[in-house]
Amino acid sequence: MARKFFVGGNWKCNGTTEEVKKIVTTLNQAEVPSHDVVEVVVSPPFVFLTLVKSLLRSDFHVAAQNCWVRKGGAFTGEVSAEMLVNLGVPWVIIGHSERRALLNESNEFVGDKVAYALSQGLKVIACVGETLEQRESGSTMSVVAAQTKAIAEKITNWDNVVLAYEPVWAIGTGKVATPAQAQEVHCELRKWLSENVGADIAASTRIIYGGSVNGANCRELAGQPDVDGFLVGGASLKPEFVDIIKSATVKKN
Ligand SMILES: O=C(CO)COP(=O)(O)O
Repeated sequence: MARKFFVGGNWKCNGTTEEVKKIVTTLNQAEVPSHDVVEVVVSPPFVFLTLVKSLLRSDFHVAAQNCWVRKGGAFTGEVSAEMLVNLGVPWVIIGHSERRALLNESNEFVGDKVAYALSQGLKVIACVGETLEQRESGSTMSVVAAQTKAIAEKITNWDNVVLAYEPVWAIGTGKVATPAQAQEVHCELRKWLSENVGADIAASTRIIYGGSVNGANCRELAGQPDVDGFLVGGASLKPEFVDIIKSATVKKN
């Protein structure tokens, strides 16, 4: 099954109303490949979700950067999956390494979150990735497999899941994984899915790369057979995000 190229922009904890409007204007004016070729999702902080959704072109969609693990209630400061559905937010990013590291989100907690968000009808960008120390000790694959397993154990339907491989050492560092490094892990992850979840799911699930992707390095990464798109941080706040979206055309050549 063909995997449609996917480009996500994770704005993280950035932006003012004016800056957000400016980014949306740039995106709205951009000429990009059609929705048949590339799926584009931008993820502003919670407080700007409705604004961005109301202004953004209709062929692009929005994602939240997190949601609560279960039904809402007495959980001060949290935002529930039901609320996102109520606002018409179709996507949510779950398990970003910044939350895993800074907020102590465990593999199991991330798996529970993915399952709950899917059960409420959200589509999920689920993030996995190893630290530099883990890569240097040769445990990259066992780390990302354990993170993926904790999700796989909690869900049966992968139709609404995009898996984002984001090596922690490449996030916000300017140290992008080489195309070969990204391809190696994506290929291994697909193999893991094939052996542990199912061949069809492995063939149809998009595995996107994140970590210092920019307008200059995106095309070579996009050329790798198992790289199905990107999750972009810093560069998604800049006009070069449009060039990253356009790298989807590499797949057609
Ligand atoms: O964490 C990321 C996307 O979720 C990647 O961030 P950078 O593109 O800024 O490295």
